[in-house]
Amino acid sequence: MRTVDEHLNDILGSVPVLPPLDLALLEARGTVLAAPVSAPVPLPPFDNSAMDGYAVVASDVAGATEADPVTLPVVGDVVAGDPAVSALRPGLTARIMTGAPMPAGSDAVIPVEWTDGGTVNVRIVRSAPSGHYIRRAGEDVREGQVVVDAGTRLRAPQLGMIAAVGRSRVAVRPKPRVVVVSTGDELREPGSDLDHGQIWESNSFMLTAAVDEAGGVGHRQTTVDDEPGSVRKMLEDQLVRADAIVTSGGVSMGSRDVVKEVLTGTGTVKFHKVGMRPGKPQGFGLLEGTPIFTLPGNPVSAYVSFQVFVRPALRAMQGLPPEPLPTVRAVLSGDVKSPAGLRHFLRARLTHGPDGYTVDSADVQGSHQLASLAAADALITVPEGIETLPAGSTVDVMRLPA
Ligand SMILES: Nc1nc2c(c(=O)[nH]1)N[C@H]1C(S)=C(S)[C@@H](COP(=O)(O)OP(=O)(O)OC[C@H]3O[C@@H](n4cnc5c(N)ncnc54)[C@H](O)[C@@H]3O)O[C@H]1N2
Ligand code: MOO
Repeated sequence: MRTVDEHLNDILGSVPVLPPLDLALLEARGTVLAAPVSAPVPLPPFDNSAMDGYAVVASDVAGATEADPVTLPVVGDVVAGDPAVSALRPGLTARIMTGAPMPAGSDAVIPVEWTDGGTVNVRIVRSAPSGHYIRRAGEDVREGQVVVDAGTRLRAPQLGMIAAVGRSRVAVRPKPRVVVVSTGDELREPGSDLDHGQIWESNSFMLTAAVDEAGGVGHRQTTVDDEPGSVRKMLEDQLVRADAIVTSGGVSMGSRDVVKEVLTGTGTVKFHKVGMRPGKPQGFGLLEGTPIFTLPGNPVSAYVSFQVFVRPALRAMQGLPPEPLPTVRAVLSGDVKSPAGLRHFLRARLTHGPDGYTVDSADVQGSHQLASLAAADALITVPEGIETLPAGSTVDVMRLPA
């Protein structure tokens, strides 16, 4: 038996980082930047107004009050994108809109609320210091500054930032295409009728969604029956299109554990008992350079194995740190028992209160009991060396993707 960490390190030592790809900005949504993006010009590129109002020479309005306003002639309008007034002499003003370039010679903006809004002459009732409501060139980004680092997942703010520095395409690590396939003669498609001994296939739906949640693109394949030829054919078909393959079922000790039978000794694939619950029987290796994860068939085992092994691997393939699910410390609301020598992942619910997080372990923890997973939002991690934890103990809890 190997430990969770040994199995994970073996996986992380083998999975390839995907080669970079040049994509148009919106195609790059959710991918990971492969080369840093920097600004070719400062942002803002020019001094501009932060308010709709009047560009002035601050000293002209120094004494303005409600009781003793200053009136200035308005020489024109400066709107964003149409700087009709490029310079101002003292004693004059121009209407200016938010984002419009400051006319040369002006050094403050009086918001329209401090005036009578005049278009020929304007009455100003408050003074402002030099620099008032001016957004300076380069105060957001300096010329040459890196605005998004390599290794950053491109979410909405990063895509906005990259567009704002004028880039239309970016070099990214693509989302891994992950083929997900279940094996088992007893499995039927949801929506079809069941005979005795059959169940509806659920793992591939769950794992395909989990791939997407981990930043990949999941492709669900039709379930394969427990025939070695069917499994071989499926692998031949899928290896050409997949960056990784995830199977479920057929890896333990049964007479029909066909995934194990077909893959043992193929490529670098090896099967192990891993010291964890759920998720003891695991297989992993490269087939023609493509990672294949053969997860156990019990639904909760398949899901937990995915989060513990496949998710970090998919992150590594995207050039991200292969870190675990976000983990918080929480206080156990009840006693917990754990098998000796195994890392135990318990389905649970987290609540946040004034004193931090509390975690409630689900009443049932069988690896076929999917309902308690569907109701969970977290997994308690109990380390290998611990067999009992009383209520009130503090534990590590992984938050499931929200
Ligand atoms: N003698 C032993 N038996 C078992 C051991 C063992 O060490 N010795 N390990 C147990 C553990 S732990 C697990 S986990 C399972 C893993 O078994 P397999 O990976 O071979 O999975 P199957 O036998 O194909 O299925 C197990 C179980 O899960 C259901 N299943 C499978 N695929 C799906 C699916 N896509 N959707 C829904 N449900 C699925 C299947 O019907 C079985 O009930 O082995 C234990 N046995
Ligand atoms: O993983 Mo089996 O993972 O303990 O049911």
